[in-house]
Amino acid sequence: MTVAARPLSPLEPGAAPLQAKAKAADAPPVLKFEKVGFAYDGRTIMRDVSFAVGPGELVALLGPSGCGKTTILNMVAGFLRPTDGVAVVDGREIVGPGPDRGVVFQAAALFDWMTVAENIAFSLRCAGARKSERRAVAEEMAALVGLTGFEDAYPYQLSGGMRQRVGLARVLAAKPKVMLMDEPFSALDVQTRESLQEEVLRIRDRTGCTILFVTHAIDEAAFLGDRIFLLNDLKSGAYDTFDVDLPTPRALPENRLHPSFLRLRETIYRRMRH
Ligand SMILES: Nc1ncnc2c1ncn2[C@@H]1O[C@H](COP(=O)(O)OP(=O)(O)OP(=O)(O)O)[C@@H](O)[C@H]1O
Repeated sequence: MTVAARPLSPLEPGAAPLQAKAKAADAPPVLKFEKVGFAYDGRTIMRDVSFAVGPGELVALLGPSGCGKTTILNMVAGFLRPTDGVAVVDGREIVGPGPDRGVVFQAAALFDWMTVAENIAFSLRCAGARKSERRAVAEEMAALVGLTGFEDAYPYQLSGGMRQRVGLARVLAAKPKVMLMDEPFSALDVQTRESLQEEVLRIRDRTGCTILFVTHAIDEAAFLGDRIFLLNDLKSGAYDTFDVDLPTPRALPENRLHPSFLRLRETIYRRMRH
């Protein structure tokens, strides 16, 4: 195996560890890649990639454009099958999409003719749930993402950030065990993005969801991640692993100004440049 995971020692010995991290360390992994390789039309883009992600853990996938972040997400989602090796969720090989995994994309593709509540409860409607149940779940999820009062609005009446909240709530309504987030906030302004980042951590703590979060931004990875995988060279199966130790609960702007955060950001930046 050629995977070169390079765990960093905790940056701040006094920092309170996340509850999720302790749980993740004891429990069997929710997600596992075992020597996974992938090729598009015979062109290999990754080889021998192995990792494990524990329950409730948030792992940020960081790396240059084209390194294979979305491909990893697509294999976990079951949209793509590994060319080599095995991808596992909850102890079972991933052979296709399933309700245990939900994907939040860069732009929430909402149904414009449906209200917020109908959009959120769409998966329940497909599963044959009654109207009253759909409404109850939609209200619960709207509250979880800070959209209470907007259940009967239509997508055209919402801002970009609110639309993304609906997309998030729609995925959460299916109660997935794993959430896959592919640069979900990159198209949003800084303030909206930061408030949604805090929302993601709150949702993770409330639901216990395991999250793989793809981003180009070091700051976003360092604020959100329990661990960061820096995917520099997946063709040789090599990537760096960084443990993030920040005081909890994480909050902005305190965490962004914390010495641990600044040190980690610099370490990753230098490593990326290298
Ligand atoms: N459908 C496809 N057919 C052929 N090659 C593809 C396809 N999708 C992605 N690739 C190639 O595979 C490699 C990895 O792509 P991927 O989208 O996973 O990278 P990424 O790290 O998510 O990139 P970005 O940050 O730009 O979104 C790239 O070289 C890309 O050109």
